[in-house]
Amino acid sequence: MYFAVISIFPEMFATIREFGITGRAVTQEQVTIECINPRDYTTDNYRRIDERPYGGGPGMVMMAEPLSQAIEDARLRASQHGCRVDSEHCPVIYMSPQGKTLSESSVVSMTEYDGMILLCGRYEGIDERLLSQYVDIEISLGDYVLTGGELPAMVLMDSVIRRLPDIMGDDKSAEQDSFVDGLLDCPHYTKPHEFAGMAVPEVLLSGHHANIAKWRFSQQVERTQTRRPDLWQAFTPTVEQAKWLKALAKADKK
Ligand SMILES: O=C(NCc1ccc(CNCc2ncc[nH]2)cc1)c1csc2nc[nH]c(=O)c12
Repeated sequence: MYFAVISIFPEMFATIREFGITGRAVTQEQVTIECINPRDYTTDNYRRIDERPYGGGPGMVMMAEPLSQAIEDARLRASQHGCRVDSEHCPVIYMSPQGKTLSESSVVSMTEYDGMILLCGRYEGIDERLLSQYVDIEISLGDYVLTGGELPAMVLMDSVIRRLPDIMGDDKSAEQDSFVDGLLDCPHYTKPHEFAGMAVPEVLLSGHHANIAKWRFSQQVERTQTRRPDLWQAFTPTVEQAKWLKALAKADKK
C-alpha cells in the first residue's frame, strides 16, 4: 500500500518508517511511506506556508497554494506507484478535529485502498478553499486537542498497516484483537515464574489448552464487564462464545 504524507515536519515520520512492524513493512516493500513537505512548493524567499487569518483572531492559517501543489505531486507519485488515483482508491484524507472519529471498522475498510494521501495540519488549520477543493475524508482521533495532525496520521497508518494481509506474523493475532472480537484483552504472563512474590495463574502452566482458552475468555468477559460496560453492552458473542458464556454462567451459579 502507498502512503503519501503532506507535513511541514517530515522527520517525525521516522517513528513509523524506521521501527517495529511498520518499519519492517517498509523494509520489505509491502508499504511505501513518502513524506512531502509543502515548503518545497513555495516560491518566496521565506518559503511561507502560513499567513495571518482573514477576519483576525489568534494564530496562523496554512495557505492553500503550497498544499495544492503538494497534493498534485502526491497524486503523481501515487500513480507512479500503481495507485488508481481517485477518491475511491486513493483518497485525500485530512487529519482534523472536525473529522469522523477513527474506529477499528474504518481502519479495516481502509485496507482496501490502493493508497492514501494524508494531509497534516498545524497552527489553527488550513484554508477552507484547499479543503473543499481536495479533501475526500476528514478523520479525528477523538475529542482532545493536539498540536498538529502528524501523530494522528501516524496512528492511522500504523493501524491500517497492521491490518494489511501478511504483515503480522500469524494473521490470527490481528483477528484475535480484543477490539475485533469486541472484548478487552486477557492478562498476559511470561518468565520468570515468580515476580515480586507473585506467581503465575496455575491454569496457564497446566498445558490444558481448552481450560487455558476458557480461562482467558472468562478474564476477557470479566474485564470488559467491569472496565468497559459500554463495550459489554455492544458485545455480540459468536455461537462458540455464547456456549462458553452459558458454561461460565452455570459455573458461577455453583
Ligand atoms: O490537527 C489536529 N489538531 C491540531 C489542531 C488543534 C486545535 C485547532 C484549533 N481548534 C480551535 C477550535 N475551536 C473550537 C473547536 N476547535 C486546530 C488544529 C488534529 C488532527 S486529527 C486530531 N484528532 C484529535 N485531536 C486533534 O487535535 C487532531
